[in-house]
Amino acid sequence: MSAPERLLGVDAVSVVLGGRSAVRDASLTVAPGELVGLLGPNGAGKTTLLRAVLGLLSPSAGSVEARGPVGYVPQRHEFAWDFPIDVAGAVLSGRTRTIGWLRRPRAHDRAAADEALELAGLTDLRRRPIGELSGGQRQRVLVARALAAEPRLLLLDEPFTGVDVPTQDLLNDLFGRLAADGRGLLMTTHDLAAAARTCTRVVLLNRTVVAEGGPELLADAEQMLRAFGLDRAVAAASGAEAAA
Ligand SMILES: Nc1ncnc2c1ncn2[C@@H]1O[C@H](COP(=O)(O)OP(=O)(O)OP(=O)(O)O)[C@@H](O)[C@H]1O
Repeated sequence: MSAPERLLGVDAVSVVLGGRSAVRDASLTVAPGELVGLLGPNGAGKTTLLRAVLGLLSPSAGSVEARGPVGYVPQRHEFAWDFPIDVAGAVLSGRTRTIGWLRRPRAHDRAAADEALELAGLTDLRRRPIGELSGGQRQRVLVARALAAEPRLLLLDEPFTGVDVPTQDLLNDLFGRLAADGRGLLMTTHDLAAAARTCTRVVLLNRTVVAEGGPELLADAEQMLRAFGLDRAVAAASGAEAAA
């Protein structure tokens, strides 16, 4: 029997930053149709692991195997929102790697960007300068920009942070449809309730992988304690028990 197809394999990866171990011996996989939540406390190494998958950081040990194209949705504050460009231009810039820096976009590039705008509910805002957008609209621009590259694997860093409920619902619905379409998604989040609603599987990270399983894992107080180092009351307040 052949091994099941997978879009991402992270195998025993360690990353050292500034002489300190940021990620240690972490392994995870993402298969087509999966939306995997990567959860852990501040400083657990979630962003570091995404950056290692993207090849922006070199692991000191272990290996990463990703099937492209790989899309990346950074945290909102990492994007230059004062850049003088409109929504359509920002989304089309997600195809820069495909188009090449000095070439003009072709019909297929524009069609892919238009479809991404539509998926993210941004068609009506396409001529709006990005500096004038709300937080939720900016988040949708980042998702559309990544989708413009037609990724098979989509990495999302904190897509639910600071967005309102309608935007959360839109993103939830969109991520579900992308997974149903056979793409793989790996998403970091602090929002345990959103992860329990959205993810097909969750990985709890605290420098290394502490636990992994179905979203019901988030209701397991002992596992959450191990992963987050929280007491039961704090875990409940942060939504772990609401996610049950
Ligand atoms: N450029 C860097 N140089 C040195 N240490 C770094 C660097 N970037 C991150 N770190 C450290 O690596 C560890 C992991 O950071 P990382 O940002 O990956 O955590 P995280 O789980 O994404 O946290 P958060 O939930 O706060 O976003 C932290 O201790 C952080 O201080």
